[in-house]
Amino acid sequence: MVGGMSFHRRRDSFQYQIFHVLWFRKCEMKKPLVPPGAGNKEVTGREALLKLLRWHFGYAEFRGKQLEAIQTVMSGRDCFCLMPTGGGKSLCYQIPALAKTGIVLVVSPLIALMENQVAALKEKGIAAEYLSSTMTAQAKNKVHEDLATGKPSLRLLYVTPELLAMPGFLTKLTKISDKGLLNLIAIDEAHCISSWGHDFRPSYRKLSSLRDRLPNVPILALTATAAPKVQRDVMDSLNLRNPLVLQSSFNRPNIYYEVRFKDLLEHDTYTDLSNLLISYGDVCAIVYCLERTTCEELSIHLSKSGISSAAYHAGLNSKLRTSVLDDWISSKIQVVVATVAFGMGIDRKDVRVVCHINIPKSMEGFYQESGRAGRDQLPARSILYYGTEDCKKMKYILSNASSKGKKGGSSEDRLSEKSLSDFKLMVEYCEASGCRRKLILECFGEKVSPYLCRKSCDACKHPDMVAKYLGELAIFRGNQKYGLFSVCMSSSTKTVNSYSEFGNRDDEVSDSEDDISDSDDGDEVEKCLANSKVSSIMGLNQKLDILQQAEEKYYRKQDSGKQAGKADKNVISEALRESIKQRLRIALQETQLRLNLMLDLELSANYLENECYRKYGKAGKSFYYSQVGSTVRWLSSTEKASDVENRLSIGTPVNNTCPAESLAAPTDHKSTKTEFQTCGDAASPNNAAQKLPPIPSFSEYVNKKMTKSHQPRDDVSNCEGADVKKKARLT
Ligand SMILES: Nc1ncnc2c1ncn2[C@@H]1O[C@H](COP(=O)(O)OP(=O)(O)OP(=O)(O)O)[C@@H](O)[C@H]1O
Ligand SMILES: [Mg+2]
Repeated sequence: MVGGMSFHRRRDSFQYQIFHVLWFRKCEMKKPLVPPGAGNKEVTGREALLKLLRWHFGYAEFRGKQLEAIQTVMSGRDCFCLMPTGGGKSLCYQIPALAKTGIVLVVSPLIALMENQVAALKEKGIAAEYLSSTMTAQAKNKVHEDLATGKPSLRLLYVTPELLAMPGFLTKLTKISDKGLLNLIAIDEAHCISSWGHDFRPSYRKLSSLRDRLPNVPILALTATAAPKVQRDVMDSLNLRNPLVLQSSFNRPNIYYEVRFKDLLEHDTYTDLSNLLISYGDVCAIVYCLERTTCEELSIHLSKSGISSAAYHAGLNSKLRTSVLDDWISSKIQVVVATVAFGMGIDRKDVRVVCHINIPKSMEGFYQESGRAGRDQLPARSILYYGTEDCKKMKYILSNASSKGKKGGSSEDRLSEKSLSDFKLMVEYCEASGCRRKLILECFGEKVSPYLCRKSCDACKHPDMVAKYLGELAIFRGNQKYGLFSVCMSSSTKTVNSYSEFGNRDDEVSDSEDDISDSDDGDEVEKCLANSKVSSIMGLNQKLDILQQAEEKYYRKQDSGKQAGKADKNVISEALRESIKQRLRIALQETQLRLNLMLDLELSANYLENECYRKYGKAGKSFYYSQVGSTVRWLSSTEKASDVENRLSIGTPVNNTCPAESLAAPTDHKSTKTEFQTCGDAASPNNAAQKLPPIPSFSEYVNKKMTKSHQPRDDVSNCEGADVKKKARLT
């Protein structure tokens, strides 16, 4: 699966970079706003604009449709600019700000994004400012005073959508506009206005009044979200007048796309990732996780493996988040392990790897996040770790967030349908054997030539290997007859009690109020609960209700005997155990062939899984995973058939503990064997006639304990009873 991509810069690119540096130094030394000969009057011709580009930004040429966009808005016409992530949309409004006396207003959804851009512009000596709730009153006043003059010295002013909607502020803008000094309104990340988009922000809706209030100012909408429905929504909502729609291909040719199947990895996912990152050397990377706890855990794991990393999520205070961001931007740390809170506006050019540890919920989200790789146009890589459990979990989250609504009416059905069909595309991306690049682009309505990819995704570069993995995945799931997607999607509701976070992915955005512009919290939470047109129809309380009920259900099932309100995210679910058994079965099968053994695969896998579970079940998922990983490694490397046979045969019983009881009290490896023998003498996998004793899930255990707490204790009969239950399940 590894695509042998080199991250070394090409020679010509290196020279190009030096050229940039020299240009930049030159600009830094002089710093006048206008290049020689340009004067301070309006410049619209190609040559003059090019001069500005070179003078201020040090770039040799305009990229893609930048020049067209710039000239369009400078002529007073609206423009809708659809460019890929990292395509250079910012320059489409930054150059006009330099080319004409007056001001360009930029609406941006995130404070981090504004800060970032304003700092970069100031560094270049360009008069740019932003207004946000995080600024001191003094700093805000300074900007307001400048605006109140009616002839601002600023060239670019970044604001939040909420501020723009305030009547006082609009009045100031109208004054400036009346003097012909408001040249352009740029709506960055314009897809946020669409409730069909993956980043819907209700506050963006307020921008629809701009056209009425400032009818003579051209509007430039910019986004990397290509879904046609979103595009139409953006144009309608902003009342764009005969806009020139500039759509570049969304292809990111420098990104190599790869999917790694968690269920089939030789090691556990964390180890696989750390090995991968180590193999790339000291590269800059972002790892996206669904849950905050995963961020923390994984970051610790990476650090222990010698990779400098830090977690970033909305649960951290803003100071910590800023320091992580700063450390990463300044290369003090190599990897940020983040939730989607680490999102829009992160503009580090040399991100070489973007990894998703869990499947994202939509192609739009995936495209945006993976698109943070290789913004310098040099080779980069997107790696998505795909696992059956993750898939079921996401399906659960998406269906559950709207399940209550379904009873309520058709709009909620649409919500469910939309998020599930969005997610289905993501599952297809992971499970299809065809070109991944093609699939991404087709999702965005692009027609793709069969020669486009040029082996820059794993499916095109290693088709046989991908086909083999998909075959193994089908075996792993014990289902070759039906489509993989249907397996994954149909069984999701059965695994409810193994899920610990509901819609946390969205929640990340809502919680990070410091990241979000001065939006009212209620609005943003609403956005977070459902990204759909219907989301704005449903009341916030209703949605909170739905999530709360889902959560309660989870707690009830998962942890009915423990204190309410706290889920143990470490609990190893039955579903997980089943999937691990499958994984061990595959490993055993290979060992069997390699060493010419005769094994009962089913029982042997059950035995080994039990070994792992007994040892580390109580310690939690990570330990359990690592124990499974080391067992798989041992199976694949052991050279003697007798070693395997020895490990799979059983010792002598020494006590009468029931397996269920072992969950309540820690056991060691020795006592594990004992328990097998005690409960029906079924431990030996080589004895095909014997069945393993059941290991109930934690909730089963707790429930059983509660109902039987008044009965006389009879370990052996309990075990037998459970064994019968298991047999019944097996038949
Ligand atoms: N003409 C150009 N030549 C070289 N580099 C450029 C050019 N235009 C922009 N860039 C650089 O490309 C990078 C990405 O630009 P920018 O941040 O504007 O992308 P974007 O389209 O806004 O992406 P996103 O959708 O992720 O916000 C920036 O570092 C920018 O300086
Ligand atoms: Mg941008």
